[in-house]
Amino acid sequence: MAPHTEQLTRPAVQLRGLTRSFDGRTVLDGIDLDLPAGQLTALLGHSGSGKSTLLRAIAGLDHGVTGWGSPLLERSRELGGGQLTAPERVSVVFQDSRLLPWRRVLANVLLGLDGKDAERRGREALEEVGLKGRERAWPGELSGGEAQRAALARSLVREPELLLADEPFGALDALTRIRMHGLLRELWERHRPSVLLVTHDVDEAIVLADRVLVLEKGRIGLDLTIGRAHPRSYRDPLLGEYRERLLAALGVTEDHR
Ligand SMILES: Nc1ncnc2c1ncn2[C@@H]1O[C@H](COP(=O)(O)OP(=O)(O)OP(=O)(O)O)[C@@H](O)[C@H]1O
Repeated sequence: MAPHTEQLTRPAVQLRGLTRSFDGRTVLDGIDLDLPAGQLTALLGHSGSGKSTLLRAIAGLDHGVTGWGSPLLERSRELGGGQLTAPERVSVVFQDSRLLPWRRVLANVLLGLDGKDAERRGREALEEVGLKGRERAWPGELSGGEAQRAALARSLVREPELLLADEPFGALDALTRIRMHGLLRELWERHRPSVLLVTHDVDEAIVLADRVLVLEKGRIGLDLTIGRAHPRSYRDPLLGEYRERLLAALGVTEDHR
């Protein structure tokens, strides 16, 4: 799994004018978005602001959006009245692991891949996420955090150029979530995929991402570069300034805290 250094110079995702409505209600209103290759970008927004809708559209999972289609098949295509250019190899991670309960962990990771080389890479990916020795476990025997690790391994083994993650740690307890933040950042440093991380957790966004976007009223309202070196500490007072700006953009005032 070599780092995708060759992609560092061009945007991984270029989205222009994506619009998506449900029952006459506009959720995404002509979104423009560039994701530079090899960058970890977080997308914040209130519940219902359209974060998952945006991620699903980019992933090619939204059948209701005009121009729907898998980025695996078309690098550049019409989408929701606009245009999307995305890499060929895209992986998606969700809040729940979506492991198939009737397949063992390694078989889940290898789903759709075959050959000795795939198996070797699958085992390596499981080792990378800290699941060495659990290859033959059933998904039902894993904790929530372990299941998400397996889901990350399943993504990694496909060597994604773009990783779309929709609140991947949202269902985990606070301590596990912090450990998973460390793991995601580590995996990102090693493989450098472009990442779009959907989250409602301001601290998660600040600690992990190079750049944080806030989705509001169907548009990208704030686009904030987090200029702090990694690894970042949750206690770093300088991150407080970013937190304040993001909370203000989200309309969270002192009265709410
Ligand atoms: N398939 C659908 N049919 C009808 N409405 C939908 C559909 N999918 C999403 N919506 C609506 O679009 C809006 C945005 O939903 P979305 O799931 O993208 O929000 P979100 O920002 O990801 O929210 P959350 O943080 O709660 O997950 C919501 O009002 C939701 O009800």
